[in-house]
Amino acid sequence: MNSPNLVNAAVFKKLTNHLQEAKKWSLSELFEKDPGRFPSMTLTAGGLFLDYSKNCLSGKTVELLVELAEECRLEQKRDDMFRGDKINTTEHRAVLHTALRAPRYEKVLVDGKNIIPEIHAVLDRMREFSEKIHSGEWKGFSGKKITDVVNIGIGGSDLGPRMATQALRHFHIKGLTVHFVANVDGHDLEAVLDKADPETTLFIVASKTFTTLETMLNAQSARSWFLNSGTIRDLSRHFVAISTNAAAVRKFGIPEDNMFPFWDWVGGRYSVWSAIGLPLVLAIGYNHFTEFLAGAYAMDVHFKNAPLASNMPVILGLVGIWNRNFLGYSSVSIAPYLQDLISFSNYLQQLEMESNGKQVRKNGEAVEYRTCPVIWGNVGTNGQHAYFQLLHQGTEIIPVDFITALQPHHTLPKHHAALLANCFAQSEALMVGKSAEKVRADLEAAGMSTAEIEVQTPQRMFPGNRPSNTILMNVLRPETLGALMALYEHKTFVQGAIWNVNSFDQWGVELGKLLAKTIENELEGDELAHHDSSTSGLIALAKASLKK
Ligand SMILES: O=P(O)(O)OC[C@H]1O[C@H](O)[C@H](O)[C@@H](O)[C@@H]1O
Repeated sequence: MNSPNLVNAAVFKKLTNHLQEAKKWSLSELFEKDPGRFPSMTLTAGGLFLDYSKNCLSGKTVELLVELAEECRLEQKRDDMFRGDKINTTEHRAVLHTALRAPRYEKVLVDGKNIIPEIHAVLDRMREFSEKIHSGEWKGFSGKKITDVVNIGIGGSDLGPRMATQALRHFHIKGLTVHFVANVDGHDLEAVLDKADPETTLFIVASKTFTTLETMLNAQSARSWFLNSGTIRDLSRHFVAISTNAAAVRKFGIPEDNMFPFWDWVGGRYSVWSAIGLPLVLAIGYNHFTEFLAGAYAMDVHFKNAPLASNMPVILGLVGIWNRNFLGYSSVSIAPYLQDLISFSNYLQQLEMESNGKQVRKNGEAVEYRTCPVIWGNVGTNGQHAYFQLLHQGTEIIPVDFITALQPHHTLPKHHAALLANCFAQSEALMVGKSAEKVRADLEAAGMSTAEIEVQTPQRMFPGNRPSNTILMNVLRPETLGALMALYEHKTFVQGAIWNVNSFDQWGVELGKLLAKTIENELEGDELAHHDSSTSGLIALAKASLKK
């Protein structure tokens, strides 16, 4: 028998019938009819507040979606994950990023062994190391204090720590700057090295596998750059590694003492809570990092225990399923109204799209429904002056997640009220729109001629009825950021459970990597492989110019 999924669940039919009704709804009318809509469609957890009332759904819709989650055995799957079952079935691995933020007294078994003591042993080493860097006890080869840290990593070894380090700018420790280099494009590393001093720079080579081409090349280049000033013996003062692959780290020339390990049951895109979070620890200090872990843990406890209908990640995931699979919306725009969350949508792109960008179910059958939508976005208010035109009047309906904090860290007058006003106004405008009658009335009041009004009205009307979520926190702090990231991790899990895909592998990334290797050999050597004429033509152009 088919394992339960979106379309073979008994409630699917009920949901599709219900959809016919829902398609006729006007969001504004739903609010007018029900004064209790806001309180009944808001949730609080882990210091976050979710308002999902501006989605085209009713209490009945939520009930049916919860039934869908039950039929898809969401609770059982969630418990399997927390317990350490090998739910990543193609790689035969447990999925235990949640254990990374669990307190010392908890017990989580992998192959019969409690992993919590190992996790805390690495955390203790991270604390010790960061304290040495901050106090100046750890010195560069010429006896100077470390002033700059360069994290070399890509994908999950970059996006989470980079985003969190930017987001927690107000907690940065003075006197230490943390940089991130990811791209194999040498301009990325060059831009950092141009300003760096080898005597006071520490490189972190962060790679789960320690085989990723970009990271290995950037690390080799950083090493060569360093050796223009320091000696081989000095490397141990300036290079540390974070990896699950001790042998490869040793081969690279980084001693075991300088390696911070993690484990194969931590997915790259879920790894910021592990030693991969070291650049963040160096940026904000260990105590703030523990608050970050505690925020995520609070969300874990909520996800594990709250009833489905009032469980924030479950509801966020199910609302997404409604928008994607029933209403047919193909992308989600992420709009943090917080400048420090500038990289949040980049981080979420990997989290959601690498996890759920799948076309077969766990048992290998092709899915007959849509899976992960495209995730994209930028901070508000900047996005308003770029692509919000399309969100308001374009032919696609694109649900938006608005994310903001009620209080700023800065003290500049007026800015925060203006920011919040814009955030709330956008979700209101997307929902309410502006009818032709209203446009006409406004233009008449402004004294426009009747003929001109007829020309202008269709251009200036907004259809409205466009959905959004709003997520609020009091202030962007380590705990609230931890909770926010865990919220989206679990939302991703919920959707993966409904689509019944393996959210924890990423085979789709492999093909491009293999082909790049072949082409790199062609660019640098004399042998040519067979390609289509476009690829061969491009290779020929590049070869000619690289030779010059
Ligand atoms: O940490 P690494 O092993 O270097 O991997 C870095 C990244 O590369 C891969 O291509 C994967 O798609 C990502 O999931 C991973 O985060």
